Amino acid sequence: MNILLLGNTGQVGFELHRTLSPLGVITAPGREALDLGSEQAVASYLAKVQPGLIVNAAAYTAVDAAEDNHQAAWRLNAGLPRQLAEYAAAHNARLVHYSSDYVYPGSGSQPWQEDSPTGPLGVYGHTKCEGDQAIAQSCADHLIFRTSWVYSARGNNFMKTMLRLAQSKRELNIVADQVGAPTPARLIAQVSTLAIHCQLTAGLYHLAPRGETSWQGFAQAIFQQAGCTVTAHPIPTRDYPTPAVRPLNSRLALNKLENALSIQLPTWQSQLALTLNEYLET
Ligand SMILES: NC(=O)C1=CN([C@@H]2O[C@H](COP(=O)(O)OP(=O)(O)OC[C@H]3O[C@@H](n4cnc5c(N)ncnc54)[C@H](OP(=O)(O)O)[C@@H]3O)[C@@H](O)[C@H]2O)C=CC1
Ligand SMILES: Cc1cn([C@H]2C[C@H](O)[C@@H](COP(=O)(O)OP(=O)(O)O[C@H]3O[C@@H](C)C(=O)[C@@H](O)[C@H]3O)O2)c(=O)[nH]c1=O
Repeated sequence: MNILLLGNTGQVGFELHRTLSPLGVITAPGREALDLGSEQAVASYLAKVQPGLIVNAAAYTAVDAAEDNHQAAWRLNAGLPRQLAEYAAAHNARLVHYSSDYVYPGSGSQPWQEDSPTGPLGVYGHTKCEGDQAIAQSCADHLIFRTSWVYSARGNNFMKTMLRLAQSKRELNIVADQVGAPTPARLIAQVSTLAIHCQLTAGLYHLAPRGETSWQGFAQAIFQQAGCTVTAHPIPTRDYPTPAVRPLNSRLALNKLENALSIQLPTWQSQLALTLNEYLET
């Protein structure tokens, strides 16, 4: 299989490069080889590579910066997925794409189902939502994995921010009223690869570990498992103002994916231990 992997320098893309390799020949252009911001460059690249499978792990993920950079966020998160879906539909290719809990409005306390109404609160969420809709409305054979709070031993993420802050601070204030599941990039790559291998039925699936926590709970677990003495004080979102509004409820129901693949997803705590060990060993 001729696989085109986009975003291979990112958290999820890096892990996908490893897990996808048994499935075929991977072409994974970096930013210097292919500027995904250019529709024309992407069209030429697709025509040259002629992939049978496109795995799109590229995105504009700077949530706060997106508020002031709508055009760049829109191109990566909405325009690019639409273009890839149009290519996939016209050339009988399969498209695998990633979405975010930030497409949901964050209200209530029940887990979101895949068919729950979306209602993004910021530019990042809006543009991700538009990308998902473009793919779903296309005739492309597609898989969209909607995940949350991604972190890994590499790249920019909350776990690494907390470990960095722990080196210079004894106390931190962390929001405790945003609830979700921290998801390692490696888990996303492993499950995506299984889904591709099993030819999972096309559609949208939530993909995250089992269980839930707040950012403050996540920070506490990071500090506890890493042996840091820093204290993470719980604060409400209103005491940590940010340019982009973030959803309070990011709980994702997982039964659709678990049933379709006949798997039980691991807990977020067990996944943190694995990811932290990997980070501390490198
Ligand atoms: N991070 C998170 O917490 C979450 C992420 N997701 C989704 O999961 C997917 C993967 O996210 P994640 O791995 O964290 O993303 P990262 O921010 O780690 O990686 C983004 C990737 O996109 C590439 N990219 C961005 N703009 C361009 C461009 N103009 N040209 C070429 N490449 C570009 C980056 O390249 P470069 O390295 O050169 O910048 C990088 O490889 C995304 O769809 C994201 O929306 C969903 C939920 C949570
Ligand atoms: C550093 C820090 C953050 N926070 C809060 C701010 C925010 O509400 C929360 C998480 O902050 P971050 O900016 O690291 O995370 P954020 O960029 O909002 O993460 C999101 O990224 C996008 C790409 C997604 O798709 C989402 O699933 C989610 O992972 O923690 C504190 O309360 N105290 C702190 O010291």
